[in-house]
Parts: sequence; structure tokens; C-alpha cells
Amino acid sequence: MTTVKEILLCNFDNDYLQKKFRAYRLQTALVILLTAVMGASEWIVDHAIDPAAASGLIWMRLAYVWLLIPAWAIRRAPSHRSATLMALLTLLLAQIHDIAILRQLDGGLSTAVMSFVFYPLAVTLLCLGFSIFVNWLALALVTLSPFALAATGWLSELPNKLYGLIIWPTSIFLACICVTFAMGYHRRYLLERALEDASNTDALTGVANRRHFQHLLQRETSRLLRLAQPCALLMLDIDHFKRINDNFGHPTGDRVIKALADACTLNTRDVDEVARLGGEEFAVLMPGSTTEGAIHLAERIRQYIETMGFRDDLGHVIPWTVSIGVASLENSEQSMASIESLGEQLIGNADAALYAAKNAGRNCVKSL
Ligand SMILES: Nc1nc2c(ncn2[C@@H]2O[C@H](COP(=O)(O)OP(=O)(O)OP(=O)(O)O)[C@@H](O)[C@H]2O)c(=O)[nH]1
Repeated sequence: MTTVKEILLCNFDNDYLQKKFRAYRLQTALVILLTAVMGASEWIVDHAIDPAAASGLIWMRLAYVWLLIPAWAIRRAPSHRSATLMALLTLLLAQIHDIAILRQLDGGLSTAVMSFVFYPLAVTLLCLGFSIFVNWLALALVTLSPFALAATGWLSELPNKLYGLIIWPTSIFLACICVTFAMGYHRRYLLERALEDASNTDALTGVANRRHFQHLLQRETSRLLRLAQPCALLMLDIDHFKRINDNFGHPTGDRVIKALADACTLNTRDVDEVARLGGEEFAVLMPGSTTEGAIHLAERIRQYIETMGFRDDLGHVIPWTVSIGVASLENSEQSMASIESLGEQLIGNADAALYAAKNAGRNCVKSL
């Protein structure tokens, strides 16, 4: 069961906030658009309050069209941080715009004091995609800004007592509603992350699966094109694995496959990515590594496996070795190639090197 503390702590995690923003940014933009429509159509209410002054205020009401700009900008914003700033500023300006109109109506502020409730409500929906702290801050801003304006004398007609009676219960209630929304999103986030992990991970070994490996390869080859960084790839295949299966059984074969995944993970750096491509074939993607560095690592893994030995449940020693193919991509001459063709080239070369290692008698490392 998720605690409120866990939910609050998530709001300091950039990845969480970025995902949350992406999940809700369309809604945020739509709420701003709706605010523009509401702001303009309130002209009808202006007429009911003060028909004489309302005629001259049509342009100020139509000026709510400015909200299209932040709606568009938030929809396109690359990060939750810039979107948060835009949203807070938009809310404040929209409220000041509204107040500026009401001030010009005879009895506008006292008659339309209920309309201030719209802003805390809008905050609750508009800020769903942001941190819970931003939700509360935005609520506090739109609740307190009329008080602050009244204190400066610019909003002297605001019926402070009535406004306070309406706004405080509303805002406190909505601050609690924000927590329940945050709890809902937190559950969704955990679920999405579990699904993402499951779809990227090989169930038997816990390392990346082939699908995720393709994604990682694409990421590294694009980095290679942008930053001219080298990138190496190891292809590993257990020698005569069919015999292990035949002699010791499939479950033991599975444990040997898992042992290879563990050996790769144990012997590689944090930046290296281990993936199971299928059956008893694995890949290790090594960002920033040259062929020499990759051969060194491949030899370390090969020796580790050769010397570690493997015993099945009955204590039988299972002899096993691996063959490893090494290939790398190194900047300059790659500049004209596409990301996909670079990836295919790297896999093709590592595959060919693995084939050469098998032909050379197995239990060895070959590079191309
Ligand atoms: N236990 C187990 N076996 C698997 C798995 N996936 C594939 N295999 C077996 O892996 C074996 C692969 O055999 P081969 O491709 O002939 O290769 P090999 O016997 O390792 O021979 P070389 O690669 O040439 O050294 C087949 O018997 C497959 O049934 C798995 O998930 N678990």
C-alpha cells in the first residue's frame, strides 16, 4: 500500500514529474482553452450586472484569446519545469484580467464574488500534470492574490469577508482533492513502470530482451553520430548448448543461460548494457568503448566462465564455455550513415566475428 509520504517523495523525482506532465499536458492545454472560452462568454454576466459598462468591455472579454498562446506553448513544452512556470503565470494573469474587468462594472466585484471560485477549480484541473507542491502553490496564489490586490488598494471594492468565507473552504477542499488525484496518478505510474519493465526485460535472466536491445542500440548509434563517441558490441553464444540440454535437461540449460547473464552483468560496467537476444545468445553493448577495450572485456568474461564451472542440482559438473564476437563503430567515417544502418552494421560485424570464433574451435574471442 502506497503511503502519502511515498507520493510526496515522488514529487522530487524528475523522471516521475516528466512522465506525469506528458500524461496530462493535453488536459492542461484544454483547461486553458476552456478558461479562454469562459472568460470571453462572461460578457453575458457583465451585461446582467451593469449593462451600460458591459458594452464597452466586449474587447476586454475578447482579449481572453491571449490564453491560446500559453495553451499552445504548454502543449508543446519539452519539460515539466518550463510548463509549470507558464501555467502559474497564466493562472495569475488570467485572474488579474478578470478582476480588471469586474472593477469596471458597477458592483461587479460584490455581485460576481462567487466567480473567484472558478480559479481554484481551474487550478485543480489545470495543474494535474504537475507536482503536488505546484498544485498547492497555484491554489495558494489564486486564493491569496485577490486579498493581496485588495491590500494595495487596487481592489478596494472586494467584499473581503464574503470572499474569505467562500474561498477558504473551497481552496482547502480542493487542496485535499489534489492529494487524491496525486494518489491516482501514483498508482498509474507504478503500473506503467511495471509494464515497461516487463516489456523490456527477459523473464528468465532479468537482463534486457531483444526488443529493448534494439532501442538501446538505436540510442547509442545516434549518440555516436552526434558526439562522435565510439561504441562496441559483444555477441556471446554458449558452445554446444544443445548437448547441455540433452545431457542435463532443459531446466539445467535454463540455469546455465541465467549464469551467462549473471557473468556478463558481473563483469561489465554500469554503462554497458547486457541483453539476451534469444536462446543462448547474448549481446553486450559498450558505449564509449573501442575494439581493444571490448576484446579485453570479452576475454575476461570468457575466462570467468571457463573457470567458474557449473554444478547441477545433483552435483554434476557441467563443462561449459562461450564463444564471443567483437565489433565496434568508431566515429568520423560513420557521419554519412543513418542510425539504422549503423546499428545493422554493428550487429552484422559482431555476428560475423562470433561465427569466426565458432569456426576457430569455440571458447575464444574474435573481432572484426
Ligand atoms: N534450456 C534452454 N534451451 C534453449 C533455450 N532457447 C534455446 N535453447 C536451446 O539451445 C540450443 C541451441 O543449439 P544450437 O543453436 O544448435 O547451438 P549449440 O548446440 O549451442 O552449438 P554451437 O552454438 O554451434 O556451439 C537448442 O537446443 C535450443 O533448443 C532456452 O530458453 N532454454
